[in-house]
Amino acid sequence: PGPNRHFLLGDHGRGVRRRAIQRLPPRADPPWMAGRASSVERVKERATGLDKFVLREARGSSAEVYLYGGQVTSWKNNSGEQQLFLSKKASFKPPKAIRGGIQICFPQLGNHGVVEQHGFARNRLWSVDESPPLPDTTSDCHIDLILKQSEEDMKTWPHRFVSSKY
Ligand SMILES: O=P(O)(O)OC[C@H]1O[C@@H](O)[C@H](O)[C@@H](O)[C@@H]1O
Repeated sequence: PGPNRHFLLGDHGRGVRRRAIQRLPPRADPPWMAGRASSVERVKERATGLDKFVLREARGSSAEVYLYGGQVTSWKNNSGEQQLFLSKKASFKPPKAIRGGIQICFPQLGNHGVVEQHGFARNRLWSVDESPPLPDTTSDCHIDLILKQSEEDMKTWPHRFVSSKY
């Protein structure tokens, strides 16, 4: 046995059983990760004029989130495989909501309420939350967004709220 292996011997009445436990060293990052870092990049799309954040994690996964609607439109796993559906008909033209991805339907779903279909949160410009209530200390690959209610929205939906996501 190597330095990390320990054999436990014991008599359980039906002969001696032997169990090998291999104590693995702490999980190290694979060599291909060397030199790679997580990043959060703000991008203004030429085609649409919309601002989005592109988040890339050192292991290979990535995500894209738009300030418009606070909408996550892409999430790729470590192998670069897309995990979210985004319609080919997604127009990226406000005030139409982006069709697909992870959409925030707030403060209502469908037409069950007093504001536009699926609420206004998906049709508003969110902003970066510089002082989030729960700062993420576990990862440097994140972005906090916040939607603050406008005076205009207060007229049609007179309830105070703060909506944040990351
Ligand atoms: O086209 P929107 O406003 O993004 O809504 C998406 C879909 O939302 C569903 O709730 C409606 O039943 C559909 O008719 C609609 O197409």
